[in-house]
Amino acid sequence: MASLISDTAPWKDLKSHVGEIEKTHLRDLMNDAHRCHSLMLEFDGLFLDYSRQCATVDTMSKLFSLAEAAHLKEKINSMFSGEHINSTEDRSVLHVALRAAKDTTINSDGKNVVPDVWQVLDKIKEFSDKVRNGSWVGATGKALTNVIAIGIGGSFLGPLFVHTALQTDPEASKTAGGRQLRFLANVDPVDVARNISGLDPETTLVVVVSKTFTTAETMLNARTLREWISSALGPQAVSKHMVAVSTNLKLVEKFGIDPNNAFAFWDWVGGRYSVCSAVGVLPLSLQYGFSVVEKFLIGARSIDQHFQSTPFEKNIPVLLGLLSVWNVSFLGYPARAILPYTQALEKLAPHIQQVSMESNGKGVSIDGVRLPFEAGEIDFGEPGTNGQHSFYQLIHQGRVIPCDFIGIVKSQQPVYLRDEVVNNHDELMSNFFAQPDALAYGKTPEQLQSENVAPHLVPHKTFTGNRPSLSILLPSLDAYRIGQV
Ligand SMILES: O=P(O)(O)OC[C@H]1O[C@](O)(CO)[C@@H](O)[C@@H]1O
Repeated sequence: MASLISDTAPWKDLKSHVGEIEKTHLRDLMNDAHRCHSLMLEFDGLFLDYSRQCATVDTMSKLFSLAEAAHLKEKINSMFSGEHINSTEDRSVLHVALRAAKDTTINSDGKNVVPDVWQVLDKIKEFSDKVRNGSWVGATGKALTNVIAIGIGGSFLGPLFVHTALQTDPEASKTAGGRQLRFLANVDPVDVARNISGLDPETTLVVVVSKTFTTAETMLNARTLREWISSALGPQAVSKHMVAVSTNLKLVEKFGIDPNNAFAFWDWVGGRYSVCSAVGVLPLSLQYGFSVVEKFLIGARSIDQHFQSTPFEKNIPVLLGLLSVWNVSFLGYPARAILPYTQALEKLAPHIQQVSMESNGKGVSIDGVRLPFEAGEIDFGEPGTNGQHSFYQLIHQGRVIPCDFIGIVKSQQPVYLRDEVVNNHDELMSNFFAQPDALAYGKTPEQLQSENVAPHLVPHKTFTGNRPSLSILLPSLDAYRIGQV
């Protein structure tokens, strides 16, 4: 029988370490300045502070031993080198190739896939430029200023997240000027009604996004909008008003979409990781222009390189992954709250819900052996401060929920009011992170304010509960360097 990670010595060592940590109050952990400083790091505009996790430096070193026992480094290398790590479907897992630089070589089944990726990216650039500059027009000669992207799951949540994040970005909102991008996912006809409300088929382009091109909800919505277009403009209008993104180009053609207007991706892209393929890049380029979307790809590439090559002690995705394992499988905290303090990241939690919960939390190991421990967290979240007036009470006063607070260095849309502390002040944020001691457990807002720390940036009440744990992840919103961790 295949062995389980829970049979290894590092797992057992961590198990016996739990009692020690449970005896330690977070206040005491926070009073150890050396520990706090060593549990913070920065990469490319992302600042990670995990000093409020219920973990010591010793815990972290035990988690690194666990990563070694799990052959994590070898597994990362196997993924980047195109080995078939998706063993159930016998496929490579290469979403990282979707944002690789043109001159990179990434092989799947002996073939470098990067030229194919760039062929599609170039085609998207050309097509979206034509639609945006009015050289591709609708059946009646009018410019197509509105896009409805039909798709569900990974063919919806990633693109919606990035769209929501870009909407108020100064550069992106300028390049989007006068254009609309909407997403139709639900099979409920109410979603159709909402999507077409106020739109004219003459000026609307529909993008059908489906990896398989068989998903029931998506195909019904595609047929509904095909009817909406052809009943208004005639069946011949479909070729000008409908395009597709899929790995199944045969079914695209069968549906009646010109294969020349189809944008391919590949079976080595998992649906939930497909935002950097044509799934996200096409609708987003139609809305914002390819050059804006390319910056998102470059940000994702940067975190990929960091993930691939940085030692685990400084590797943000690896650290967050190990802390998840620690919280869920050892400390027994089943949930994780994702709490971005910016409305621009409003759709981050639903995106991460799919990315994480469709992947992790299985009851069996990769070899089909039943797990004797819980795996994978239940993700939920809302932007602050809205969540504070909703479910934070349970977190303050009830069960322990590890919280990932996400702050921002610089707001997309700053507001400056004399004598007011608002959560976009660069200087306050720099002070906030320049003085970790000022974040010490249990300080009052007044104390923090006297130390020049914006009190409502410090959800201090969450530090006063029994054993809360949290990380603060600080993205530079200029580049949306989120990547798929
Ligand atoms: O892109 P498709 O093939 O329409 O699939 C949509 C979604 O359905 C799932 O396959 C399962 O629900 C997701 O993984 C995927 O993102």
